[in-house]
Amino acid sequence: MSATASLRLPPLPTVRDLVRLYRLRAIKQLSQNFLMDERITDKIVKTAGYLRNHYVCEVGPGPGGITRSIINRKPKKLIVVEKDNRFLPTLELLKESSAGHVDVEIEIGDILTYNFEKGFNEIPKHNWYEAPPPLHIIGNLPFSVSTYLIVKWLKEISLKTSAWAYGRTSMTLTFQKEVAERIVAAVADKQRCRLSLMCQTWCDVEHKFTIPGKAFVPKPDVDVGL
Ligand SMILES: C[S@@+](CC[C@H](N)C(=O)[O-])C[C@H]1O[C@@H](n2cnc3c(N)ncnc32)[C@H](O)[C@@H]1O
Repeated sequence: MSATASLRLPPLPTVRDLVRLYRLRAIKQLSQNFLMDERITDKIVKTAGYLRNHYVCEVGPGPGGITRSIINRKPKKLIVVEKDNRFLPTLELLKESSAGHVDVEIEIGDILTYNFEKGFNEIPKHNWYEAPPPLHIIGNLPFSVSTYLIVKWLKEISLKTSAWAYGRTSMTLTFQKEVAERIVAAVADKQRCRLSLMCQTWCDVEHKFTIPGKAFVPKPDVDVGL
């Protein structure tokens, strides 16, 4: 396909397809709550800022709702890291439809051990105090790993390694709403805790908006903060 042809992505699987293909009831342990509303996935991706010709890592793409919104913003390269290989066929389809427009790489594996310096080795390293590098991490994180993952990433930020070897790489992430509130809680706020201190020591944090639990399939018991 030539670079000027228009980008036509296949439709997202329907909720019915998801239930049939991925046995929704059986996969709670991987925190699989999917966003199937394009307006919400577009809003999440818009929050990440300018992506055209930039590099993006998406954590836990699942059936690819957020992935489609990212691809539509035409980054130079998108690496999706997904632990559950049942999503491979759906993600392969998205990769094929994006060929010639966006370089999509699918990594079936655990984000906790993902090597950013290998995946994004073509990005030039930026001085920490200069403008941030053209690399963004975006994810509707699995609740089962989100706090552990953020603490691991904070350590990497402090050491300027992994995704932060390139400079001040931005993250646009979802958390259980209460966790998002704790991350941004100011001094004297009743939600202020160790997590607030750790996150605010190493990052500029913002709670951009809340996504109601009912926007997810299946619906989690909690709302979600971005
Ligand atoms: C909350 S779902 C979000 C799916 C999709 N991004 C969406 O918004 O519809 C979390 C996704 O992360 C995946 N996942 C869970 N643990 C993971 C891990 N350690 N590394 C990579 N992906 C993981 C799950 O399989 C699932 O697809």
